[in-house]
Amino acid sequence: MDLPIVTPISGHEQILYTIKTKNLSYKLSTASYHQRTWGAKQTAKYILKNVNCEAKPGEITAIAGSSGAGKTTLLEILAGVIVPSRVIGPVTVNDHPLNVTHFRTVSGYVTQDDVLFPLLTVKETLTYTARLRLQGGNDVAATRVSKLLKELGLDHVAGVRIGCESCRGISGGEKRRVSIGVNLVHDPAVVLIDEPTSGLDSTSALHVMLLLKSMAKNQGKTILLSIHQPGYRIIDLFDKVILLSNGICRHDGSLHCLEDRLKSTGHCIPHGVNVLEFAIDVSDSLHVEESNIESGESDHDANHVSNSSVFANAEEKYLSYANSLFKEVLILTQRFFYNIFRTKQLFAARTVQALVAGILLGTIFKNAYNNSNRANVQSQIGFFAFSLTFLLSSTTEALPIFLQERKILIRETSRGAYRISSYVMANTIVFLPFLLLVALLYTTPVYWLVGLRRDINGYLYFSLVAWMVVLMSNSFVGCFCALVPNFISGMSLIAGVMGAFFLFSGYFIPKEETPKCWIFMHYLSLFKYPFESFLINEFGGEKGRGKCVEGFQGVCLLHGDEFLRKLGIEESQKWNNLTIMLIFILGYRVLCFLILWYRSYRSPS
Ligand SMILES: Nc1ncnc2c1ncn2[C@@H]1O[C@H](COP(=O)(O)OP(=O)(O)OP(=O)(O)O)[C@@H](O)[C@H]1O
Repeated sequence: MDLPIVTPISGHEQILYTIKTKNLSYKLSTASYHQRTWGAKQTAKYILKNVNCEAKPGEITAIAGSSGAGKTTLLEILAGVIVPSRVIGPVTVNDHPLNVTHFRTVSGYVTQDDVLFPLLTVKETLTYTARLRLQGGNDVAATRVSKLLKELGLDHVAGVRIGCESCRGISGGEKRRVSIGVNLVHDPAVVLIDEPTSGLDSTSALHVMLLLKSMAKNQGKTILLSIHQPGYRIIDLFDKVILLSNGICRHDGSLHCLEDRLKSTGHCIPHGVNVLEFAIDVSDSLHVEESNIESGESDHDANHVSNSSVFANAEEKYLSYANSLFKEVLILTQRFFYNIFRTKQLFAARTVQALVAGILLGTIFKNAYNNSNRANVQSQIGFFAFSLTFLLSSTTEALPIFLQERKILIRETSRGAYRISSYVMANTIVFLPFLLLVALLYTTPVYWLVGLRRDINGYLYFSLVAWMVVLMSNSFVGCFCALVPNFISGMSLIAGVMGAFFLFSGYFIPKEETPKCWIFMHYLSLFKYPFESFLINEFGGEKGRGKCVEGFQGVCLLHGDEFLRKLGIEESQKWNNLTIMLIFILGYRVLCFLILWYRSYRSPS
């Protein structure tokens, strides 16, 4: 078979990597894979047991086995997704213990599910990745992308959006190839792919496999892939097969050797079934070799020694990113902007919802201000409280989008594509104007319709507080989103904490009556500070002071300043509250950064 010509992009000398495991085991406690049952004894289940294997540069090593055999788990360990501290037995790279952080940057790992931005086109997806991962600016990125599009046979869909369940885009097979492309952009020396041919027709599957073979042969890349239904033409391209069955390695060697072993154990390979398919079916009957590392190792020994020294040098180098922080922020801001702008449900829903809510609430609370001098305070306070509920809870709509993006973010940052701080900054830059627009769409009609203080400063302050509120809420949701495992737990947690914030804000239970053990919630409440700010804006200052307030807790005809004093609110807090809100916004963003940092570098699985 003719292999496509693949040349290295950067022209630099590729470092060659040999990956080995020795008696590698990985176990999970029953509690991790079964639902916890009261009284049930907790035991451990081995997902992988004493696996010895080796993947060499210039070769395609296939991990084969039936469903559930442990292929993905082995790949995740080798890719540094499952960190070595959770594994028994060493994983070495060029005879050195696996340095996860470094190894993730020199390898590409394509997972079984294609996690891509649905609203970007194929070309945009590859271009943003290339701009983030390659040095040399847009021209280098564009050249790399057009080459990859050609090599992966994606030229004809370059301008088509990836798509998702609700928005039709490219086919499943094309998505698979885009996922492979995304992980090949930076020309990694080691490529690990979970089921590269799943979803592909036989021609496309062969095309992708030929490309991988060519990369191994011409560039000395180490290629490891998992497969469970290999075709005839594809298995010919494998240099080596690791056969797994129930987490045990039954074979690590060439296909030829595997065929000999099958025959020597009395198996007869049926006509029309290839040797690997058959071996997967009968893998349980193959005895485990003492050492499943194939002979011929000595041929590579010299290679290993020289590779080891090159690797050691590479390890010493400080981990560097392709772009400066500023450039990363620029690229990520652009990508994030397109994603938000094209997410019609989010963009349109947020803006229309804010405007409609502003107009409706404005008409509903129109009587909150009876006449020029008397405020129906119960009604006004109700309006402020409701406004805050609306503004704070409306940001949870972004939760599924955040969660989807988190997967991509962790994949990219854990493999050294860019800094997490750049992502947090880019996210903030896009949300600042977008949420300002949302806040203004709400406050402009509602402020004047309800008849709050009729002066421009009052309106501007009210809008500023509303903007801070949506920013706080956005940062809060982003932070929880970084933390929670899924949408349902995210929603429940956010709803629960928001409820507690509302309860202890001072609106339902005065601060003095709040139980001591809950007083911290009063100060942490996202409602408390904007709520007080709204009240100060309305009843404080020269204009508020002259205002009569009636109908609050049975007290009639208080002046604005007396009223605030009665509630224990200092007018001087007007700007301090804004500072506190700013601290909340920054605090949640820093917390979000730390959680994402932990997830990306310490525990990407
Ligand atoms: N985090 C986990 N929690 C529960 N079970 C797990 C976990 N990780 C792996 N397993 C179990 O370990 C076994 C091996 O899983 P793995 O995904 O590695 O198999 P696989 O060979 O890749 O299967 P497939 O070809 O179907 O993808 C399975 O029985 C799986 O249910």
